[in-house]
Amino acid sequence: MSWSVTVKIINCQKCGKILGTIISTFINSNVKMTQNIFYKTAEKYWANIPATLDGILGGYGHISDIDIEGSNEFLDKIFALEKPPSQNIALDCGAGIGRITKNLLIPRFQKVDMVEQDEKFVSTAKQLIGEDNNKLGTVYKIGLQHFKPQKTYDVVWCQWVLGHLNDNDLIALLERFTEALSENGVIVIKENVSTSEEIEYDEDDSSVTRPPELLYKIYTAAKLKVIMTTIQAGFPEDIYPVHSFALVPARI
Ligand SMILES: C[S@@+](CC[C@H](N)C(=O)[O-])C[C@H]1O[C@@H](n2cnc3c(N)ncnc32)[C@H](O)[C@@H]1O
Repeated sequence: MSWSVTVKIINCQKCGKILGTIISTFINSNVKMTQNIFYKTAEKYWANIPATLDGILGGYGHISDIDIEGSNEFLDKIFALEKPPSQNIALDCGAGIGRITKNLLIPRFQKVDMVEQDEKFVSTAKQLIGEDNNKLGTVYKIGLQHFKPQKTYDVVWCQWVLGHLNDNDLIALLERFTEALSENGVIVIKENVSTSEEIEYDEDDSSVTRPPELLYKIYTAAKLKVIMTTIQAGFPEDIYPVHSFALVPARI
């Protein structure tokens, strides 16, 4: 596999101060050592973040309600499809402190499983949801790049986490999810998107923000097609636009 990386330093146009960097990679990128650092840096970053709404949402805890409202509207449209998914079991990916599981998925599904790699977030999620809540299913404490679904899911929800995966691992994960979808199952991806044509790299939390065009290339590579998409309304102007995509296997 080839790895090609371009780093652009972004300077303030007035004072020349370095504002940040943009790293662009090719979809085929894969160098094991670089990628280990990419994943380890993210793990360390989240290990030092408090298990609170503000912590998990980078100081924007106050946007959680409007985010959940937008997600409910998106799910309403998915369940209004001619052949909607069942509402037996969902999977929350990069679940953090269980914000989405508790407020969006548990009210709609009989069971919700979670994948989250950070120990402290997992235990806070269990506390906040209530370990005795019989709708909380299996909690997998593992990185998504290693996660292999062990059951089928009606809805797989991935939000604000896929920027922590490199392109190849993301494609492979989406392929595993596709295999794990029950009849009429849907994968939902709700992520920041970059407004330039470049991938933007955040060296603090070690994540990338992809332009929509690259996301579409990744979906195609994973043999998925977009059946619905929307842009979250009502978010502050100083954050990235947040796009939701509903995906089903392209063969359907
Ligand atoms: C911005 S938070 C979002 C949490 C949750 N999705 C939400 O919207 O409330 C990102 C989460 O992804 C988790 N995460 C980061 N890299 C991950 C990986 N490789 N596999 C699984 N989870 C990861 C972090 O531990 C953190 O809980």
